[in-house]
Amino acid sequence: MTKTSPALDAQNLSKRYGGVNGIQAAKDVSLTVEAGETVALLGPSGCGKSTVLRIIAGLEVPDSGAVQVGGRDVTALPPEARHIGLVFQDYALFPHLSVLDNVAYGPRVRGLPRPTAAAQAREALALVNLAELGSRRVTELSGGQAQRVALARALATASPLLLLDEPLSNLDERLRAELRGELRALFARVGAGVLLVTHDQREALALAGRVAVMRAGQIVQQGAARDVFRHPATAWVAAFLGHLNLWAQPGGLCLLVPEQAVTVGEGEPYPVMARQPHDSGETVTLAHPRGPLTLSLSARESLHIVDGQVRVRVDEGRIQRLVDDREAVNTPI
Ligand SMILES: Nc1ncnc2c1ncn2[C@@H]1O[C@H](COP(=O)(O)OP(=O)(O)OP(=O)(O)O)[C@@H](O)[C@H]1O
Repeated sequence: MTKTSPALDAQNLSKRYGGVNGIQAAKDVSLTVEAGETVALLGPSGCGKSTVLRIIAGLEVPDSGAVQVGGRDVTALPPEARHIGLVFQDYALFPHLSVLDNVAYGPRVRGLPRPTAAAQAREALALVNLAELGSRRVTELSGGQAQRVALARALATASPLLLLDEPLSNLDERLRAELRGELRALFARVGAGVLLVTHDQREALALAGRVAVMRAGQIVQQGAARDVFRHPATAWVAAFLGHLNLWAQPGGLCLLVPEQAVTVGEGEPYPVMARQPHDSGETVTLAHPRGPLTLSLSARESLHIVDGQVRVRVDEGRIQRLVDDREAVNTPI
């Protein structure tokens, strides 16, 4: 049986802006996305995520590297010939066109007759639950609806690869949560490969099966989202992914106490040094002899705070020893 080509195979992409003394925005970035798979490219602001996406889309010329989409080498092709569905933050809808015409635009540009393009657009609008809004002007939509139209426009191209740059960034928290759920189901249904750029770890974990973590132009770790979160390669990755307990050690090392290493309500009592309520409970920091131990407790677990102390058992076997690279370069070199 022949293996189907990956939706995306990007090899050794490098890009420097502004000559030899400029910024190395991407360095030797290699990424694959299989058909039907969602991969999140995750990293702090300025680490080069958008640059990589723009190179893949053909909007930026790399200094070196190659891009294949669905088994086809598109490195030398202009964006419109790459057959990629794009949803960019600033990839605005055409204000003078109706919702349906916006979505039908891609199929029309590909040369499909108007009725066929409209039929594809209707199908894509149905996928994002906007079937009834086809005749609206895009200026008459809410933020969430406009975001879904942009998504439908990408889906209507029936591309093997969808690129999404911070697709939920302009929305409020409630809509983000709602669309996150919808997107996951949608991605599973359409079968395209999806590469999603985000600086939000929760979004990456909620949407993607696999993540690639970028720092200063380079991918520093990639793998199954769950594995990367549970076993970060270094202290910097752990801190970026939101792990709260990293105890610096001599010799450039660091101990990571993951959440699953801590059992609340059993073991020794430790004094609470600080507490901060949050929407579903509270965050407490305990004076553990090995180092300060910060825990996010649910409302129910908060009942374990007794006389300013909490009993916890730390499973030593689950503590991970990592290289402490948190002080290393933060800006692209
Ligand atoms: N056209 C450009 N000319 C010069 N420098 C640029 C250009 N575009 C991006 N950069 C720089 O390249 C680096 C990577 O930028 P990029 O936009 O790819 O990062 P990012 O991870 O997508 O950031 P964000 O999450 O803030 O969008 C940054 O230091 C940025 O200032």
